[in-house]
Amino acid sequence: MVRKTGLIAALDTQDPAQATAWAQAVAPSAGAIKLGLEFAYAAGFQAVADVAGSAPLFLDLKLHDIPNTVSSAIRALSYLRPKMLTLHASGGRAMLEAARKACDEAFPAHARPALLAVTVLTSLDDQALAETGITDGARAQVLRLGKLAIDAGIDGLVCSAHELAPLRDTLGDKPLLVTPGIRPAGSAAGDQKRIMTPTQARDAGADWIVVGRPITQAADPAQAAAAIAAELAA
Ligand SMILES: O=c1ccn([C@@H]2O[C@H](COP(=O)(O)O)[C@@H](O)[C@H]2O)c(=O)[nH]1
Repeated sequence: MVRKTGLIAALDTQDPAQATAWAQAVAPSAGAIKLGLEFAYAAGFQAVADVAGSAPLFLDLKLHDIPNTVSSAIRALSYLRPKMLTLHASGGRAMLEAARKACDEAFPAHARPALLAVTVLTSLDDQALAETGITDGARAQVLRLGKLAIDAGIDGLVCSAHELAPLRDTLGDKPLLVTPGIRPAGSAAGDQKRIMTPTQARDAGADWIVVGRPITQAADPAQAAAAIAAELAA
């Protein structure tokens, strides 16, 4: 299957003016912008709506609560019209099914966001994961949670690029697979542990890569985003 891997630019800041400037800088190169916890908590949801404007929005709120609360939250945020919305797969089947039902009811069919279940955060390696009680490694846990989420009606997964091949083997081509933890060659990993380059993630089967600091902390964010998009298209 020929897959076109897109770029989501993660605009992690507390400053609406900064987010707006970055959104404009990456617009020619990114298929979507990510706004998440830091920006929403600092600037508020009206600012999320303002910055997203006409840009497709990856709303990375990582919802994780009891089914009733997650459903209500989805209904409450539906006015933001995100293209993609995240929740934690570890919330369990009932939460995942409730989220899907809430989306079906709260959005018109043509505007329903893709629900993406976060499997294992890309900042966790096997050792850190073992401290949470999961002792058979990130790959096994991603596959377990990935199967659960897709079975519960979720559209796709957030995982590291390292799990793309086994997920495709197990779940096929249909689920959207979105990979943060992407680092262009030579850029600092920071707190990310399970990382790959844009080319490696594309070749492993990512639908979208999420890139934040390598773009936003670059001297020229527009150029950094353009270089990543060009690498994906090469
Ligand atoms: O497992 C996950 C889930 C979400 N993220 C988000 O992606 C970006 C990555 O930013 P970088 O600066 O490129 O590290 C960030 O907004 C995270 O909240 C993730 O990294 N890992």
